[in-house]
Amino acid sequence: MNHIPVPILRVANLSASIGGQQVVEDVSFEVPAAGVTALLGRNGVGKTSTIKAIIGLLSRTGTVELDGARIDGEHTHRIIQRGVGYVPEDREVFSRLTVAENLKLAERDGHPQRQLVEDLFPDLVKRSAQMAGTLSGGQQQMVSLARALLNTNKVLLVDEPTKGLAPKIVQEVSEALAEAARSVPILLVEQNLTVVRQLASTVTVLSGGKVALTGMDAGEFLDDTELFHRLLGVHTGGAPEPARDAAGSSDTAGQLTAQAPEAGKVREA
Ligand SMILES: Nc1ncnc2c1ncn2[C@@H]1O[C@H](COP(=O)(O)OP(=O)(O)OP(=O)(O)O)[C@@H](O)[C@H]1O
Repeated sequence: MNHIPVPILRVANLSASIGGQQVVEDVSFEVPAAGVTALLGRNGVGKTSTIKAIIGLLSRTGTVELDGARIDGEHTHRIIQRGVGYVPEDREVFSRLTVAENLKLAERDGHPQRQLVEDLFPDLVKRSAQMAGTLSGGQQQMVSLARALLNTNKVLLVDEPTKGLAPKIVQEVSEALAEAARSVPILLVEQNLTVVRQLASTVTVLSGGKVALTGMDAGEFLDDTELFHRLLGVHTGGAPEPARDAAGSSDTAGQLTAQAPEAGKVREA
């Protein structure tokens, strides 16, 4: 008999609005208890809003279960305490505090995983006395990731960790996430498809605030050129297979476009 693992996060019929406009519409998907699940979609389809709705930063309807227990009625701080690590899109380091102070503030319990963080981010150890506001974007991203990894989480929600970073730093962040994913399941919003290919085991794709496809093997999705184009629409630069070609040299290769979402057009899910 096949053993079907319980998902660590189960999102069902999640809807959320901002200023009266519905930005997340009846979204349902699951995050397996291991590996990286990529949440994909064109700009503005509602990926960040979905993550914010999951952790209660947007008021929402629907259900969210963490490890089988409902968390959708709880406040954000309680959801985080229960083991949902959150690495926001804009990093949100305390710029007037040092690296060490930023990390210290993030410790939720008496058993911070300092060794793991020091092993993953040796540069931060060297820079522990530096003001976080004076760090580069990539270094700030490391601080943001390190803060989440200090705590023992059941799942990590990571929103566009490589946004605006130079290719070399993108690779470093990707490697740190790969290492982190060995011990904690990750829901990853990521525009860089090279990183998605490196990290993700499954994908969920949003289109116009709704789920267009969910639970598909990441490699199969990225290799399905027709499906991939239809749902994401990428800069091809004339290349026939953008996802595979994106594994190359340029930081912008394989980035998702800023085209308007095609709400209701594609409904694979
Ligand atoms: N504070 C806000 N006020 C008004 N509209 C907002 C706000 N935040 C997000 N939106 C709108 O909600 C929709 C979904 O935005 P969201 O940031 O969730 O999309 P996204 O898929 O994460 O986009 P991107 O890939 O560009 O980061 C967009 O139309 C956006 O303009």
